[in-house]
Amino acid sequence: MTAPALPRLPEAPAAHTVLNLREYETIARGLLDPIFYDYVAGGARDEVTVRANEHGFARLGLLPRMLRGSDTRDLGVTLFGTPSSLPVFLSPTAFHRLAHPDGELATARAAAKAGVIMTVGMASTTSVADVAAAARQAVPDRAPALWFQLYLQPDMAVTRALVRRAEAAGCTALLVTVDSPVLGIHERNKRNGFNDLPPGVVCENLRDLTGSEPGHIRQIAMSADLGWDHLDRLREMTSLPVVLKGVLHPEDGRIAVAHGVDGLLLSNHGGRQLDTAPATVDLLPDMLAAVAGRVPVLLDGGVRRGTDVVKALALGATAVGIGRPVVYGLAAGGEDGVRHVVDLLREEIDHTLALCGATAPRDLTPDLVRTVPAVPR
Ligand SMILES: Cc1cc2nc3c(=O)[nH]c(=O)nc-3n(C[C@H](O)[C@H](O)[C@H](O)COP(=O)(O)O)c2cc1C
Ligand SMILES: CCCCC(=O)C(=O)O
Repeated sequence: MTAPALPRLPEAPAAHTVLNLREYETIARGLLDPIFYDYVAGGARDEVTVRANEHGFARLGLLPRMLRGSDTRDLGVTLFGTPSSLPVFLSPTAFHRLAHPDGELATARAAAKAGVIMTVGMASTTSVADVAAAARQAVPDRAPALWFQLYLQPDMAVTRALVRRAEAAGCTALLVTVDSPVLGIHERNKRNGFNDLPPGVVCENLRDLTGSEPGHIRQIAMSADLGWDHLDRLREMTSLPVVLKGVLHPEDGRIAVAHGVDGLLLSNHGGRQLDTAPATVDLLPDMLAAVAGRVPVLLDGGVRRGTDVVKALALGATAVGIGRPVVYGLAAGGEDGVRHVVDLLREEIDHTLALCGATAPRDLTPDLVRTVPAVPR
């Protein structure tokens, strides 16, 4: 199986010609090696859940309020102690150097300048230390707003070593992905024979981890043996806030809270793990009821418009994450592309709040959201 070549340096489109996040997908599709595009766009099996996430938002309408008498808006939120200029963060996505030669460094600079939190993937192709240095350099007067995404490793010494790297880099929370006891099967990748990273692109956080030969890159272990006891052990090894990513069943939400997690990220991994898992926005009300306000609930999956963000916040999410749009922005224009993706969302959220008669995320309430028949696109 031959690994595909590294992406060529894309020509950045003039930012003003790109009007929305979906257009970034079209542009990225034209620039990326089709094998990488399929890796990013694709999902598990029939990709039912990939489609369901966006469709979930399409089946919700916003019912605005009028004559609220305020002309100032504040989009900022604080998430587990980290301020963000928007109720939107960058969900972890692996292998940014497949999208652009600058990889995670470009993403980090864009996020830092936009004042939003970037989640550095355990499978990032730049080390978390280098990502943090890029963020610091981009905005020297502010501590970098970075979270670290962790797959719990059954060898807890390896997990500990990864946590220490994230702490040393200045990450302010751990997003622990629990939806991957085994890796999802992506038929696009199988068809394309995509099962290896191109030469020179590696998971840098897994380099020289514990007692290995210099330069050795560990494989990320997905383990169906993991249980809540592993989470307890993680809890004991760090004082960083722990956010569980990928719990979907409300009962798991309750158990997670009982085990002392600081928050939940309601996520079906963008439809890349269990196909036919429901859309995350459809699961949000039940999860919020289960958690009963004890910890913040974040959500990702299918967020493509400011109206999607506002719907999720109105239903009760504290913030939402974006995955693929970041990678598409990166592919299309490196740092500028990611920055533009965030700025497009910022403008859309601000405009939607104004039209809804809201001044801040806290003004949004569930009565603003109605279930409607989905209108075909
Ligand atoms: C290319 C790609 C790589 C991803 N890699 C990871 C990962 O390494 N760890 C993880 O927890 N989630 C990963 N995700 C899932 C995202 O964090 C997120 O849950 C999902 O992309 C959100 O859906 P969206 O793409 O519709 O915004 C990945 C998603 C994509 C598209
Ligand atoms: C070990 C890499 C996992 C990447 C991933 O989570 C995804 O492509 O969805």
